[in-house]
Amino acid sequence: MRKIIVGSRRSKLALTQTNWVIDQLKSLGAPFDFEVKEIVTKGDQILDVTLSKVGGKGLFVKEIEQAMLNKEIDMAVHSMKDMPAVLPNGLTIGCIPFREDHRDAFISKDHVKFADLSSGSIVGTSSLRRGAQLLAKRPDLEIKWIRGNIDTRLEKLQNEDYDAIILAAAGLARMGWSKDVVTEFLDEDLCLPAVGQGALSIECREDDHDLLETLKLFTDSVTEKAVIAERAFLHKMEGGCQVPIAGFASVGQEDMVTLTVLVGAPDGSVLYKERITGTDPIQVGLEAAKSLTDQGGKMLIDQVKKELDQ
Ligand SMILES: NCc1[nH]cc(CCC(=O)O)c1CC(=O)O
Repeated sequence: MRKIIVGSRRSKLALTQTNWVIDQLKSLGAPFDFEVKEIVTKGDQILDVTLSKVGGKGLFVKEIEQAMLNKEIDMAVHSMKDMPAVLPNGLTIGCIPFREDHRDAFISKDHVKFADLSSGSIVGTSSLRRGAQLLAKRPDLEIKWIRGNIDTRLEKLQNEDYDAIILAAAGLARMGWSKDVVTEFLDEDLCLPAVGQGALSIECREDDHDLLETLKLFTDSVTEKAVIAERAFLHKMEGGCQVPIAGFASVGQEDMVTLTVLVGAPDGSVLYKERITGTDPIQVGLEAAKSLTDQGGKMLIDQVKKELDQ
């Protein structure tokens, strides 16, 4: 039996996701043995500055993709939201499984609701997207950078001067945290999620036909359609760098895709938003990008990128 080497970051979340996918593939009758190979990525090593300043989310996948191209590994499971819009030549997303909860979770000391936070309260997040949207609603709050894995962040909420933090609901769920730790799940009007949030991406070489055939069995076509719309938007809008950008699509009756998108200034002073519905997910994504560009969103993104580069 062929052995598939699965590359994974060393974080608890990455290993949990990877082992979960392997178990699912096995129970679907995948005709392979699997072995996990841990890989330390640059994104895991750099903990002291904001990711946006050192090159963005691509940092979590680059070494893993290189190992795949070198045939040191055959497959990898990523959080979809950590995937840049463009993949290297020779690699493909072979499978998008059923999406976990796509929402952001607000977790505060003593479970104070977001709307009830007192002026000047400190909210921990290292995401410009979350910061921009929260500040747009509550300019009186203070956003403070926070890094580390889920457990570390929850500890920091208790032990440091944060009044609240924001985490992806999907990460909490996958790590087995009860919904009780969450004060409230933020709806998309308050905090539109990152493109791909809650979804996984199983990446492999595009000529690995045997593996691709098995991965297809585990694809969720509704999630896939939504993520295609979101990533078409992401690709057209910015192509990889971390800026305040958000997008979430759902598939409704008669397979219609509804995509909501947003770009903003990091301080929340400007937010551009659009919602597009259509049948072709790529067209929906491109149309959403065009609308935000026409509103001035592309200019805003270029300006934010320039400021980050300085
Ligand atoms: N930003 C890092 C990251 N990348 C993926 C997840 C888990 C959630 C997901 O799979 O979308 C997280 C943690 C978080 O944002 O709280």
